[in-house]
Amino acid sequence: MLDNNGLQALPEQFSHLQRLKMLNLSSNLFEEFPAALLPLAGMEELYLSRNQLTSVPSLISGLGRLLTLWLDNNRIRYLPDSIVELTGLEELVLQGNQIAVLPDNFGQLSRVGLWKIKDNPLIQPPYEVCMKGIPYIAAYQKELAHSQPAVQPRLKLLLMGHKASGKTLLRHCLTEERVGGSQGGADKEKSYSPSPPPGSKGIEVTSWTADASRGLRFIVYDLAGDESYEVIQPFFLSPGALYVLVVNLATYEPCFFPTTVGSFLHRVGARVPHAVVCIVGTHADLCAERELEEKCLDIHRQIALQEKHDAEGLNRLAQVVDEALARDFELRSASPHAAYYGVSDKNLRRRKAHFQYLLNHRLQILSPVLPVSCWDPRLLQRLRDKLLSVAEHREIFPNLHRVLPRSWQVLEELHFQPPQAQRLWLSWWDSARLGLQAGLTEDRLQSALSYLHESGKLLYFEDSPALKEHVFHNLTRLIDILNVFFQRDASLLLHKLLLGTNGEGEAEGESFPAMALPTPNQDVLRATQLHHYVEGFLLHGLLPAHVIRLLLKPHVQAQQDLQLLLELLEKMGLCYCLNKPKGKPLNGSTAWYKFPCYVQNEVPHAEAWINGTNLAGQSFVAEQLQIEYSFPFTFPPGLFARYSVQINSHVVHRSDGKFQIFAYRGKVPVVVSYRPAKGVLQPDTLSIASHASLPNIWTAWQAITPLVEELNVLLQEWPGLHYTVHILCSKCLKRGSPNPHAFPGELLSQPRPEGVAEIICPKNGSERVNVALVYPPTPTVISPCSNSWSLNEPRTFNIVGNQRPQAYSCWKKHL
Ligand SMILES: Nc1nc2c(ncn2[C@@H]2O[C@H](COP(=O)(O)OP(=O)(O)OP(=O)(O)O)[C@@H](O)[C@H]2O)c(=O)[nH]1
Repeated sequence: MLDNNGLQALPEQFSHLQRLKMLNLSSNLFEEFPAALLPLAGMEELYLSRNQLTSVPSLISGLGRLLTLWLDNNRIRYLPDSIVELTGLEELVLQGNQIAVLPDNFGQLSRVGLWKIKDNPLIQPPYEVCMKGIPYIAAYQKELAHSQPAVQPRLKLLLMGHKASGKTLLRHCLTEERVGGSQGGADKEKSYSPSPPPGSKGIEVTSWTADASRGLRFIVYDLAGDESYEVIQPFFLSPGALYVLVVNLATYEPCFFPTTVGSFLHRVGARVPHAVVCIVGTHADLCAERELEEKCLDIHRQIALQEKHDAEGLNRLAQVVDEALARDFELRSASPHAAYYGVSDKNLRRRKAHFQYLLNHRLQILSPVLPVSCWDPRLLQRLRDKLLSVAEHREIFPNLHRVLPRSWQVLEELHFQPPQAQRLWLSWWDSARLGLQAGLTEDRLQSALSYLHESGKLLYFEDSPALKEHVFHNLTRLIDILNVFFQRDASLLLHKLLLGTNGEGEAEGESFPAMALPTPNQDVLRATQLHHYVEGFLLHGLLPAHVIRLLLKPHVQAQQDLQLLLELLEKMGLCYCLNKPKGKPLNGSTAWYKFPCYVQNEVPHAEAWINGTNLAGQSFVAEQLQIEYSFPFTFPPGLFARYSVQINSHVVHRSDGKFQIFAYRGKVPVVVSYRPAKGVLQPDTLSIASHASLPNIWTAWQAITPLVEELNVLLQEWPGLHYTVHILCSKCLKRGSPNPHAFPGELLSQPRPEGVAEIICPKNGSERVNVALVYPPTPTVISPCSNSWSLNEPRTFNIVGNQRPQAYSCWKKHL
């Protein structure tokens, strides 16, 4: 172990250490790969992480016994072709370098199980292929050998911002040039069709060829500002996009910064670390020159303050970890008052690495704030030019010019051509037929579809038994469908349902009373019934399948299509079926779906076993377990709703409230609670609790552990998010303490210390707590896949992904 020593070179004689099998030279100052290592043919594990290497010598292939090679966080631009000769490699870690192209025949490294490649400006294969693993890279390289390479510069552009900030008008002006150009300000009212009524448009996506000569196309996403869309917005925030945060300068006041700018930046940063953000101030025509200048300056100043505050906070937290690490583990475990009491060095280092990651991947906010008026062609043109220059900046979007096999590109184009373009989805076979036209045989289709899915062009769930037979290529229509669910406007929903019932008399499944020739009375009856459904939806998030079908007309017609769509919505974590046994049919009864983001009742309908807002009522026999997650900077929008769906496969007899879920895991009760922030001192928290009597406390652990792991998986979709996990002290909870002691959540992933029966809780005069109330019987999985690339990556539903920024974070772009 020679890590962390400031080494720049090794003596020549080092090569005499012929029996050396493992060497750790990480965190040193090597600028060149130490030549003295190359003759060490027996070497099995070599760690050169966090140095300053710029290249790897081709003689590395001489280390033929190498199983582990860690070269992450260097400055490597190229890998030698000979690296593929290291066929015994099981771990290859290359993240955080400058690698754009992988050598051919990468498939030879088929034994690599731990593969890390994020944070490289990859274009060949593109990142979406590389992150899927070696077999996908091999398939890509094979395909490229078959087919011509093609370059397709395309960038996803996301317009975000508060309601009525001017996103839609800006999109029209930028992409259609309706208002700008020769028309000028005088014709403005005539030249732009009025906005649709609020809440009726939702998220929209358009394609904009910004520079025909260079073939550069933006896929513009206009994310609705209304908060009802919060639960689906994160799906669209994907790495490699250009984020445009739109602020209405006419209404902006410094006190509105947190809601109109600050919170958006936090969200983007939490979801897409190191994202590129450009701030655009609209309504400049309504501001005096001085006012404009002051407001832009204020936004600029407050962004800097927010960034400084966040970075200082993270630095302080990292320092606490450093201090804990500086102490010996034994010492740390003997001081219950100290931070990270009992936490292992490994867990502390992991924590430290995360803080470092968060600090190194702050947002890339382009300044200054760009003021525009949608009626001023000059300002609009300036914005267009700016967006183009940012997109084409090699340092900012290095992989805009990714290389694809021509066959994959043709396959994509064919999916979007008539007649198939109009359909909501294609069967796998239909897609395979298109594949043949593109020159792809069936066995090569999978990798092409997988790439198109990963890059957000279409949805193809190769791992889902229910969905893998379908290719969801019509994303615009899918977004239209999502918009239907998130309108939250009773009259609009009712209107849709009434339209939908026309001709429903002969429809399959449950139907409404005799609709062939409705009498006025029947009309009233039908309207009343539908009104109840709408009320139930807006209050409890409940809808029966046949009403969902009415709502989705004309997008969805056949029962089978509806079924598929509901599967998709479940997969996205937007709803769950209340009464469908997993994987079994419903035997003719009506399926009811619950959309947790719509639940309005503050507290779940109390069940027999519980009569309060927590489990304290059981204190006479039970011990409580409660794991609490807190989110000091930002709480991911829609997280609680998504989590509510995610846990459904683990629980029974559930009852959902707006902020709480009561349920059972087998016979053991569990409570999941979300507590929104109350000012800066009390952050948002999400907790998972259960209880049992002490001898049987393992049952409570069994109840909550899968829920904890499920939350950990979900949180990986926000790799830039800072949150902490704690195990609340059972004794404090039992006493009803308003501020129970919190043991570090890291203990959940550590084995119970041997020979220790009790742990000290520093509150209430150093009380002793049974060790079984702090440590689970077997360690839980913190990051469920820390030793496998594919699972380690957060999951994202990336409706259209695109290029990744230069230093790209870990992501897995599918549901
Ligand atoms: N005077 C003026 N009005 C603008 C400008 N940009 C937008 N507007 C108006 O501001 C209102 C809101 O604009 P939208 O484009 O609908 O806002 P949005 O951000 O898409 O709103 P949501 O979809 O609710 O999030 C509309 O009436 C626009 O015509 C501008 O630069 N100047």
